[in-house]
Amino acid sequence: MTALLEVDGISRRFGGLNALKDVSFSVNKGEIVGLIGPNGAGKTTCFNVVSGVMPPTAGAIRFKGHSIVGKKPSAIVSEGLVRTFQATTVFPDATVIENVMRGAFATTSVSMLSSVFNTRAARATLAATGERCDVLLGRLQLTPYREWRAGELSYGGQRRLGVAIALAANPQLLMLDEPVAGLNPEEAAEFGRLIREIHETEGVAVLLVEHHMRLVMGLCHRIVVLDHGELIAEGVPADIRANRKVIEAYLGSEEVG
Ligand SMILES: Nc1ncnc2c1ncn2[C@@H]1O[C@H](COP(=O)(O)OP(=O)(O)OP(=O)(O)O)[C@@H](O)[C@H]1O
Repeated sequence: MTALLEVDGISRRFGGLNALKDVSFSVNKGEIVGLIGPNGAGKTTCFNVVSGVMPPTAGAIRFKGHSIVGKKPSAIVSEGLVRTFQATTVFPDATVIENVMRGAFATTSVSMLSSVFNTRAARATLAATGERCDVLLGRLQLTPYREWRAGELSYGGQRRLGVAIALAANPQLLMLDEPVAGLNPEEAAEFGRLIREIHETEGVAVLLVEHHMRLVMGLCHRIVVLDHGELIAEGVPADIRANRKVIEAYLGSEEVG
């Protein structure tokens, strides 16, 4: 398998705190990888560093073989690495389809859009993008809500819209930050099915931060475990579930399995 994302010895300090210490892992093409760990383990920091929200204090990050350290988040999106956020990031007053279209043009500047959309070729591109966005609405079960204001969607609907917006940028690696947080068990299970379907139909690799262990264990091909900023285990779900270090890290906080 070819590594799409290579995280190579990254560290991140906040003052005297080592939020990440020499963490290395990779995500291969077509893989679903889980990033787990107890509260404060460094998962969000790792996501922020990989997606360019903040630089690492040390270490290298390569996407498709090229360094992305120091690149702006929008440049990283253009390369094909797109993330969702824990909080819903929709524009509440725009319609659902407008939100997804914004995702498709997330890295295109307004001046470029206005000059480009006056040509016939550009209008064809716009039409094709609209069709693609409608396909994504279908994949995320949002077609009936196409013309709703995004703010009118249920919480679960807004989480699905966040994924549709991210997919509209045509990522090769989709990073999902706690996608089922706040959903009830049925909604969480349904969301898991959707992620699996999207992974198959879109051929996209997925890096998933999630506390919902059943979802992580059922969905991920491989799991990376952080504790106190350090990578303590990496392996297939069955191995992670039985790993003593992982069980000890979770003791008293959550159950693995
Ligand atoms: N901007 C920041 N400034 C200072 N400390 C921070 C900052 N962001 C995170 N930290 C600290 O870094 C450590 C790792 O936090 P992080 O949010 O990455 O963990 P996490 O695994 O995502 O936790 P959770 O599961 O609770 O979201 C924690 O001790 C946290 O308090």
